[in-house]
Amino acid sequence: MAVDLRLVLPGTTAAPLHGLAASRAIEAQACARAGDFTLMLRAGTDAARLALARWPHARRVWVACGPGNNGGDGLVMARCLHQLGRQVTVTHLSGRGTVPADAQRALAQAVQAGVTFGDAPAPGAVDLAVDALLGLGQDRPPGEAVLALIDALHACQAPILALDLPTGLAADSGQTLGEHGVRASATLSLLTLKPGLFTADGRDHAGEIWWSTLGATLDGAAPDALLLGADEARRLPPRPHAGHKGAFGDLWVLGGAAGMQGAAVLAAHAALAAGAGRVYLATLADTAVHALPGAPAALMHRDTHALRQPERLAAATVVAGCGGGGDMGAELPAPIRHAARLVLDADALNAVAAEPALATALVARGHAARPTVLTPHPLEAARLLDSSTRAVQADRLAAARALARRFGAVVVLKGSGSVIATPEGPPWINATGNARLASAGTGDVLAGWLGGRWAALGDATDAAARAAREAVWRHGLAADRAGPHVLIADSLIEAMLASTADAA
Ligand SMILES: NC(=O)C1=CN([C@@H]2O[C@H](COP(=O)(O)OP(=O)(O)OC[C@H]3O[C@@H](n4cnc5c(N)ncnc54)[C@H](O)[C@@H]3O)[C@@H](O)[C@H]2O)[C@@H](O)CC1
Ligand SMILES: Nc1ncnc2c1ncn2[C@@H]1O[C@H](COP(=O)(O)OP(=O)(O)O)[C@@H](O)[C@H]1O
Ligand SMILES: [K+]
Repeated sequence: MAVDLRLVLPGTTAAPLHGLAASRAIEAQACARAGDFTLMLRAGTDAARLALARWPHARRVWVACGPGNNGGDGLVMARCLHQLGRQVTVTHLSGRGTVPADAQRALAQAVQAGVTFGDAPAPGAVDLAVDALLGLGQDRPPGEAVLALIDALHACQAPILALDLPTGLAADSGQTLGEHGVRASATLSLLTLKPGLFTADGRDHAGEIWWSTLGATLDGAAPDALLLGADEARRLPPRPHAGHKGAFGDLWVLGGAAGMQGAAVLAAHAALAAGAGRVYLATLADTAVHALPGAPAALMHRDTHALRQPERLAAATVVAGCGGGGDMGAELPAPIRHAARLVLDADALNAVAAEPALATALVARGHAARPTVLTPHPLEAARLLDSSTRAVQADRLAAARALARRFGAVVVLKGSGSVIATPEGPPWINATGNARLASAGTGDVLAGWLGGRWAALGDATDAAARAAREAVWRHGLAADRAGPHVLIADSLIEAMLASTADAA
């Protein structure tokens, strides 16, 4: 039965993401509705359809099947392709326990249809390899036999299609479970889309991401996260025709210590490009701002004393931390207490992590319902959580949520599959962006752009989270549209600006 097969990544559509427990709940409900074996038949059939559509010239197909129902999906797929005249070989790994009933039925049907069973093929002997080893049932790092088949899949020198999850990848977190896992060309996620496909190691292991709901409805469980799509990210109000610079907010960039002024200039430039009405640069160094290379002409310079005045701060958006250095902490108490809108990045986050009084003030700010956005990369998040980068990366969704709750803030945990978390509700995972952004200064651009968008939105409902979603999404979009090499921070601002031409 043909059902609802769609490409998710690369793509621009928002989607609900369900982790292991929610996927199991939806699976139980869908199985009860559809009847035994029906879902597996749909899964295997859709996998075969995808293989034929995506690799129409693949004649020789190897399907590596594991001992559970993921293997069952592979067996149904193998039978379908065999019946359509493809030259199919299956390697079936029997596990420690008994093969589940659905997978046994799929095995019996494949045998009866005359599918060939055998060992892993020699390199170059197939046109398409299928990873149906393990899916949702992975509860430990791949064992020796599975690892040998993972190696054989990679050795095939053919595209690899993973069913449901690339073997070795955790559904909830996107962490690899052991030494290594399958690095697929494409993954067909079944029934639900799993968050782990989109963040941490997920993107490198999943490749293109396809999705079949297997004809089921997803009302069985609330989503654990949401994939950020274009519609949601672009949903910003148009600038009123009669708007003037005073209507789009005053923004202060606080940072730029000696030797690090470039970071503050980048953030200020990005804030102007994102639509802030007036941008001031309060540098921690003495250099006149117009002497700084690349500083936009519209930028205004103030010393940091101006940022200690509550009345100035009461209407201002402050982006603090870009190139702030070790003196950052001394400048933060007033903005934390009084700024209407506050973005903390880089050295401002490090100061909060290092100085308990600042952390206490930030928590109090959250209790007072003054909005804040924190934009840590994983190491900065680890410092704030008093944990390690490894622990943060092991569960990025949980780390972002923990910070959001602790500080009553919107948190952007940066990196592959940036996570945007708020104290309540499911976090978002960004679908755009790539390692072209992995170069110095791109984080300063993100913080500045986010602040600029937020300043222009002012006190609109949910403005902090909306600005964060738009900034993160557009930042990644610019990288997705860039050439094959690194995108340096200066060009990133221009690319983000250019991308607004085709969006509201
Ligand atoms: N039950 C159903 O109706 C459906 C099942 N589906 C498929 O079924 C999968 C889940 O099936 P299962 O729950 O049987 O789980 P899996 O097939 O993912 O794996 C379970 C089996 O693998 C073994 N195992 C787990 N971790 C291992 C490791 N690290 N090394 C070696 N062996 C390991 C377990 O002991 C068990 O035998 C989904 O991912 C999906 O592909 C979907 O087609 C939807 C419908
Ligand atoms: N591999 C990647 N995939 C997607 N985005 C990335 C990747 N590497 C870096 N980025 C993005 O680039 C930016 C880098 O920010 P950061 O680490 O703070 O650097 P800096 O402070 O030097 O500007 C973040 O927005 C991050 O999400
Ligand atoms: K798999």
